[in-house]
Amino acid sequence: MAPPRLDLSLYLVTDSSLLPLGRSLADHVRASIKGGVTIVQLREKTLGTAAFIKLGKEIHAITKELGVPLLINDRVDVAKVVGCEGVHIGWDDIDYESARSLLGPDAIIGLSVSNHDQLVLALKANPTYLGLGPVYATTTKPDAGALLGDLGVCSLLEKVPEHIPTVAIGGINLVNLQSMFLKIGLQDPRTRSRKPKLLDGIAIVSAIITSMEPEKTCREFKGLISSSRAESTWDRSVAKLIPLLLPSLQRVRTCPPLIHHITNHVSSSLSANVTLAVGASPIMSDNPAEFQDLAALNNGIVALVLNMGTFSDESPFMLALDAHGLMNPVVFDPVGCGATTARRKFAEAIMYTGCCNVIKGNEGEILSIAGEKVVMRGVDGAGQDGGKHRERELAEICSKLAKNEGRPDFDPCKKPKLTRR
Ligand SMILES: Cc1ncc(COP(=O)(O)OP(=O)(O)O)c(N)n1
Ligand SMILES: Cc1ncsc1CCOP(=O)(O)O
Repeated sequence: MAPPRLDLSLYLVTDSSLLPLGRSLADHVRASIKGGVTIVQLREKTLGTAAFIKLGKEIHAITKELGVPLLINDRVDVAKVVGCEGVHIGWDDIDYESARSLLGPDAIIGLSVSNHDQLVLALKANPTYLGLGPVYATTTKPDAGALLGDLGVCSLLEKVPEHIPTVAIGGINLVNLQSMFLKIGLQDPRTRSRKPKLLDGIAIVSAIITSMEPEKTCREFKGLISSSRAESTWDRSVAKLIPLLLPSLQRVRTCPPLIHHITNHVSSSLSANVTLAVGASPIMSDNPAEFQDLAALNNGIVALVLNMGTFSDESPFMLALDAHGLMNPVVFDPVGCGATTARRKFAEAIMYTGCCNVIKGNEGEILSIAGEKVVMRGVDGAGQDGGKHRERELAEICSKLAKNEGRPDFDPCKKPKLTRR
């Protein structure tokens, strides 16, 4: 019988030093697997060999009972003695070929990749999977090196062949996960062959290990993972959509985000009231002096909404993207784009920063930022040719634009081109 397919979707990497006071790693791992963790890596940087082996055997008994693989970080010798399913190694550890020959052809061996040079070497080795990171800032690995950001991960993924699964690691948590999936995308195991390549999972240390309720936290991660996959199935019946939206609405209630709006004077008070009605906190500001502060308020649980309805000068928009762009989700509403050349150029400049996660618009606006010639009456639609495109088609264009796909001259490795820092 073929071994079960490797499921990397929710990958727990341990660090006992981060456990809440009085909690044991064994209980934490058990609860996390009950909550949906699909693979565990024992990463215990301060343990000596004997203690590492003892803990490895204890944790392996649990992972085996619950049917998920256990990998050991760095130490092939420990993995061999524990008898677990494999190892995760980096570039300061034993080389891949030696690890493979010591552990055998069936062992799971993951390799870390932080840049394109490492990717080239890793692909020659042909490991079981790749760990791409650090994506975002993390205190868990002080020597983690330069952050990839969403665009850096996308740029690596472009070069990863279909048969090698990938996970993203570094600073991923329940707050930034949805935005990360919007920008990078998560593979649906039922529809494997997809271009561009998407992630197969996320690897998490602190967001699970520091949780007082690891089972609940993992269920929340699982909820976001399955809703991200469900989004691509496009079953838009209300009965299917409501359960997908509810967890997001509940999260807004339990963890209210601050929404910084730069919006037009027609809809300003409406936008503030709608934001309050869903349980978030609005702040309306087009004063660049406060953008850096706003982007970091509320423990970083912040999003930016840009509405260019009554724009005059592009600089507040660019400075706001500069402050929020790589950290916080950005919603862009290209109001009236297509009505005038100035609006089209303005919207294009914003799109080319590569910072927009969600693009919201009507048919004319979406088609015109996608580069099609549309004649718009005003801000209210697509003019004479309106209504030709079905919503699904338009939403797919939006999703591609948000991921900067289909832009031949867009280089995802480059940092967004912003006016000044
Ligand atoms: C899944 C996953 N990806 C990357 C890493 C980092 O591994 P490495 O580069 O060996 O660094 P250390 O973990 O040893 O500090 C990982 N552990 N897991
Ligand atoms: C092991 C590792 N490799 C790259 S970042 C990282 C640490 C991830 O930890 P956290 O999920 O707490 O940011």
